[in-house]
Amino acid sequence: MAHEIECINVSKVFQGDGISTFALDNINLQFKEGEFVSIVGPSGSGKSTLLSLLGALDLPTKGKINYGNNPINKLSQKKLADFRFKNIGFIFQQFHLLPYLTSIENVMAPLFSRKISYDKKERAEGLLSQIGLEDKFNSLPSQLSGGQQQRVAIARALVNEPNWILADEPTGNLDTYTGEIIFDRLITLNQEKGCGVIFVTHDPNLASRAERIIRMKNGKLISDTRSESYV
Ligand SMILES: Nc1ncnc2c1ncn2[C@@H]1O[C@H](COP(=O)(O)OP(=O)(O)OP(=O)(O)O)[C@@H](O)[C@H]1O
Repeated sequence: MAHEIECINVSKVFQGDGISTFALDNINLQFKEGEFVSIVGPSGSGKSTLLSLLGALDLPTKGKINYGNNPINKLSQKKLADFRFKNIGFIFQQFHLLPYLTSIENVMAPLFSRKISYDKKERAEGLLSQIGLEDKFNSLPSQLSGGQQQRVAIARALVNEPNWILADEPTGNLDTYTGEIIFDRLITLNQEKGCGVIFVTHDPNLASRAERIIRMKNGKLISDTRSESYV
């Protein structure tokens, strides 16, 4: 399928201080268009590394990653950036908003210097309104709560209507109640827009609510199961 992601024999080794760290060790995985997947595992097991390779933020040391049957390893830096812009939206635990930009400007930031056919401001306002931030368009991140900042980050990830949202502990910095609201938002996106979601979490409750749970340990896949409880 057009937006399927496939990892074939993927390994990632980091070199530094004279030691090699095997962050990923021969991973084989396929993600079908529109899947809602959680990735769990102990600290250092390779979850974030896997997510960054899936989103083409980094390249594998060995093996390849296909996106809709096309290898992304071979793309130039410019083509990789275009690929990410078109297909992937990222959400991080620390929100990563630009501190001197307002909510609207943060949401529009990925569109900077891109030629697009829609009105950037209208798109950003629409996304922020859908997510309940219609009265915070001109607020700076420092004037927002953690949950509100993460909602701005979600709007930013969605601004170019990506096929996939990759989220690294998106609720890790939020209290349980706010985390639920953010998580429900991801479920709604998945169900209403068909946007695939792959998220890393340390929270077993959230993990078990995905339709598929991938468990990792020491850079290896230790299980890949389907959950009955996904609604
Ligand atoms: N840029 C890097 N340079 C060197 N080593 C790295 C780098 N990034 C990750 N690693 C190492 O790769 C291994 C996997 O790291 P990764 O961040 O993917 O784990 P994780 O499962 O996401 O951990 P956590 O749950 O603590 O976030 C770790 O041993 C880590 O120290």
